[in-house]
Amino acid sequence: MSGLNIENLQNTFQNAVNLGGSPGAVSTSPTQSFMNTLPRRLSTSKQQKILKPFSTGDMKILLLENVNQTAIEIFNKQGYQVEFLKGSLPEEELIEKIKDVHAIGIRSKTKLTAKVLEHAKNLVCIGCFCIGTNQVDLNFAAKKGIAVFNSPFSNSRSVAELVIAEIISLARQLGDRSIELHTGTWNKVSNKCWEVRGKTLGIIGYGHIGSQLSVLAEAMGLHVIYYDIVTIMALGTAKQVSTLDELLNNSDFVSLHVPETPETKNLLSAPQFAAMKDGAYVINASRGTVVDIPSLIAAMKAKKLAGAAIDVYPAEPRKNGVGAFSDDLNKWTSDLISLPNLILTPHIGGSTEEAQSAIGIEVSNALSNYINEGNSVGSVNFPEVSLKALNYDQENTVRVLYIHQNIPGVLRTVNNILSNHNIDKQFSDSHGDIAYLMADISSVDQSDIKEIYEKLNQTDAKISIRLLY
Ligand SMILES: NC(=O)C1=CN([C@@H]2O[C@H](COP(=O)(O)OP(=O)(O)OC[C@H]3O[C@@H](n4cnc5c(N)ncnc54)[C@H](O)[C@@H]3O)[C@@H](O)[C@H]2O)C=CC1
Ligand SMILES: O=C(O)CCC(=O)C(=O)O
Repeated sequence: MSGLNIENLQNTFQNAVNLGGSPGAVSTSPTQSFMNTLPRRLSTSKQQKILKPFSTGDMKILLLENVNQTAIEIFNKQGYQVEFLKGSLPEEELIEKIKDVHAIGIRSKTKLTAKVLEHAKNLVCIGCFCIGTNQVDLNFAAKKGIAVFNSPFSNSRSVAELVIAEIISLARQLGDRSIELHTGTWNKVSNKCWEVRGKTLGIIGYGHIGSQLSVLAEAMGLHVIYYDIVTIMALGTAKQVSTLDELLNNSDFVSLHVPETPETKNLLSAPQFAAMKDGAYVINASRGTVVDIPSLIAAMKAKKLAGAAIDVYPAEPRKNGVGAFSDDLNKWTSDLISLPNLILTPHIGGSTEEAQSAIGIEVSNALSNYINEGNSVGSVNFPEVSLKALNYDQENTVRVLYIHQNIPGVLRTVNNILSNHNIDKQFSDSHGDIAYLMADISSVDQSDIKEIYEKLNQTDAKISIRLLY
């Protein structure tokens, strides 16, 4: 590295990118400030080399929906420019903002549709600071060469604990007693209030959250049965049942923990409520599309259900505020809020300090790692590819990150371009129509970089290219 004129390299490279004009193509170079620290770093020869994207401060990250402070700190340490907003943005504003940024961090409310992503000319990656990724058009993002990351289990425990609280609260009508006393009414009753010990909890979706809930529920003396589309090892003495109806027929409490997919839309609707035990309870902390709310309202009014707890809704407000939850949002809201023994929470299943802090660290590290090193491990829409970090002994080495259509003959073409150099390492994988190649090539000088970039840029299958050095 020491033999290279970094300023020129940056300029040359920026020109290459400008010539290339490929969406998502990002020029990269060590920063001047970083280079100033080089002698000290070089003294430990095997230390990992920091491959900075852009020059300092060029990397723009937009964080929406009150993403945790831990993420901001990590991005700030990288030297990126961070813009932080508490709420999500309406589509038109989002389109304006996304034109300019290289990475965006969202939670569950921001809809990154094809229409929005179409304008994301510089976007390299998306961080969902949550579990669910249904708010992002994952296929479209992949086709544009944009990698999407999430946090697959950092808030699972928080959701499971909330559901445990709701099971007891529903069984004891705690929400109603609390509202009554807040308004001065003393209503000491035991009629239709139950212990949960010995009752049956039916869990639909026995993944990270469902299985965690299973363990906690058994510790309180509940019997657990579960239904899942795949066969999953039972924890404790829980039992998998083979049909949804079998679960519904036998459960006192039914809790949903499935992702939003076409198959889970209205998974519980009128026929499913009819199949449930009289006086059963329903809990939905998965996604708002999974339960047909008008049918739930009907089942509650008919006293088929003794109570329900809902954390998620088909439409949710973009930000906190009085009056945000109304018939304007979902037309049945007034009907819903009038029901007894109904716990309504504003999508807070994963909203604990512990979960948010852990998610902030996990997702911002995944994004930084992808931006700085090209490693896509953990991506939900992309081939998972990773190479060891470069170290300071590896002079004149360039890391090629080449995202391309998954069609025959591409690797031959790319390797022909790289073959004048020493290919130290190479890792390539595909995910549906998209493939991703990482290669570390050595014996590369400044003029070679520009040439490599230009040749790769002319390949037909190219989606985007980044070169890190
Ligand atoms: N309320 C909140 O704040 C939160 C909500 N969530 C929601 O909870 C969902 C579940 O989260 P995890 O447990 O981490 O997901 P997971 O992916 O670990 O588990 C989901 C399970 O559902 C099963 N499944 C999928 N389709 C199904 C179907 N049609 N019928 C039965 N089972 C089906 C899968 O096989 C899998 O075992 C997330 O996708 C997210 O939408 C997650 C975190 C917080
Ligand atoms: O905390 C959030 O905003 C979303 C939580 C959630 O639903 C998820 O993690 O999928």
